[in-house]
Amino acid sequence: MLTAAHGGPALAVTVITALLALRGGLQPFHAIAVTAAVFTGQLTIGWGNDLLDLARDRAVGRADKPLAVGSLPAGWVARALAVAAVSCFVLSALVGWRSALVNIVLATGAGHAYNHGLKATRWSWAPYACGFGTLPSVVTLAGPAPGWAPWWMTGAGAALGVGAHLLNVLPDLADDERTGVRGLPHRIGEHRSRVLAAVLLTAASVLAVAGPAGSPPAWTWMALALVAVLAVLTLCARGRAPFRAAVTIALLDVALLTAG
Ligand SMILES: CC(C)=CCC/C(C)=C/CC/C(C)=C/COP(=O)(O)OP(=O)(O)O
Repeated sequence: MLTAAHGGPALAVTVITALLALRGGLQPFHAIAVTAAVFTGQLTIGWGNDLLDLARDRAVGRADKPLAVGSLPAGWVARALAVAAVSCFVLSALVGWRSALVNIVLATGAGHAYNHGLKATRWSWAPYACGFGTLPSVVTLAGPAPGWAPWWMTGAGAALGVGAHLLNVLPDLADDERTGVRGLPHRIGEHRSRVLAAVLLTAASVLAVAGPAGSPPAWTWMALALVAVLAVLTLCARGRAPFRAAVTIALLDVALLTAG
């Protein structure tokens, strides 16, 4: 079930949310509720994606998809998706309508817009920019003094999200072309996608270091150096490794974003 829910990325987004909530001064109840709300939203996106892509994934013989290989019944996934969706609504409501609206419409909603068609257009990057860009605000709007996250945090999140999208699609470029899925990475090609991803990921890190007021502490420069190494990995590695490097950069960025 976790594989069909795109468990790796879903857990990475959940950990990011939890860290943002911990450092954002949220009360434990609100921190747990907003993290669980984002997690359940992610589950609906992941399961919805594999249900919608079932015929396409079968056609290209995706061995990494339990639904496509038949080891997981579609009915189970549909029922789990419904439970996750209801849970997401209830948990989101617990932290207030502002955070709930941004999580359900802009963050989780962006994922479903991607699944329902944007992934096959030149706008495939937009749901990632929207989902990851608004994630910090889902947390800050659930905080003791509800408000939008600062612009540099939003910008860093959006840049990270688009970078992760470009990298995530790279290993599936050939399969997607065969089934008619042509998002931004398919249109600009593998090399330019890789370069653009590295640039965006590095830009996100720079924003996270330079954005907060005051001079950045010394450890953030070391983190930036590590980000540079990981960005190079996104240019040179193959398969899923670039996506994992991007997730690692995302976690490093959360440390940078929340340490100030
Ligand atoms: C809150 C937040 C951070 C929201 C994220 C928004 C967003 C656009 C999520 C999409 C996640 C997803 C299922 C990607 C893989 O699909 P795919 O069909 O491209 O790849 P696959 O063929 O490997 O399943």
